[in-house]
Amino acid sequence: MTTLLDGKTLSKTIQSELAEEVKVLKDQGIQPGLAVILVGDDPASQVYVGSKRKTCEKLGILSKASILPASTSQDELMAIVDQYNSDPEIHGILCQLPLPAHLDEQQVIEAIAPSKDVDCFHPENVGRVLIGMPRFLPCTPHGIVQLIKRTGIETTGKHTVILGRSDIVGKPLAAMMLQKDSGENMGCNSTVTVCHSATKNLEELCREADILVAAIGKPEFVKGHMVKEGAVVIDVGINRIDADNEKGYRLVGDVDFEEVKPRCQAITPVPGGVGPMTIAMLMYNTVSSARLS
Ligand SMILES: Nc1nc(=O)c2c([nH]1)NC[C@@H]1CN(c3ccc(C(=O)N[C@@H](CCC(=O)O)C(=O)O)cc3)C=[N+]21
Repeated sequence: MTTLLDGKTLSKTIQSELAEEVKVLKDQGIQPGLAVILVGDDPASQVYVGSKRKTCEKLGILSKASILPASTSQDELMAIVDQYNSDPEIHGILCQLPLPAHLDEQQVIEAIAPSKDVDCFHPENVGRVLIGMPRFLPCTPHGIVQLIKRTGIETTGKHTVILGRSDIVGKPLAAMMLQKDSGENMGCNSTVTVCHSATKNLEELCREADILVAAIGKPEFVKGHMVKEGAVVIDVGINRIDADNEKGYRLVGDVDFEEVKPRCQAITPVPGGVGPMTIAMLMYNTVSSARLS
């Protein structure tokens, strides 16, 4: 029997733990606050931002939002970041990516105060993760590690193969899976391989994985023959495919779920896997930032 790694249910458990912590902080006169910046009208981004705001409300976290037109200039955007940097009610700032093409993402990421960088995208915070001294952990990789560890899946000595070398998933997840496990730093003691578009023997490497993570944004790329019997498969893909339903689309992961599921020990569904965990860990970072303030 294959275990379904149910991110939707686990994210709710984590949310109720956080709601308790928010109460304790409020008794001390601190309400955690998150600012979300959205530029332009990408429909998927609007869904994510809406869901982040709803989750804040549920947990008692203050949320402020700046919803800006696609025509916003770099200077206007930088001014908004500055304003949240100096806002004492705000402990976390998230600027939804990707930004419209005329805007410089890296400049915005580096302008966010590292102490409020709940995405963990600022070079200082990325560097801290790499040396095993994190201030925050990046939301999607942290969600993945929580999902694995809280299910009781062993990571020590396991071969983790990651498909994708992005700055927001592949690279930081590699650092966390590789990190020595100190009991509290979310290190995993894994042996890590990262595959990408120039990797030569990608299918063979996948078949050697005890834990296989797909984060490449290619619908149903991982097929049954690429997965070892008994592997744990984590699907980070959230690809929108046109469909004849009321939404006009359906979500498909980077893994061919039907083909892969029977072969593995455990697998994440899409939707309801890594996505909801990402939002839960964003709330976790916002609460921990408020606690540190
Ligand atoms: N600064 C920044 N930080 C981010 O964390 C960030 C970002 N930019 N840009 C885009 C990606 C993507 N992302 C997701 C979060 C939740 C779901 C999620 O909850 N997905 C649901 C389905 C939602 C739906 O129906 O579309 C699920 O998988 O069950 C998905 C994707 C955060 N991102």
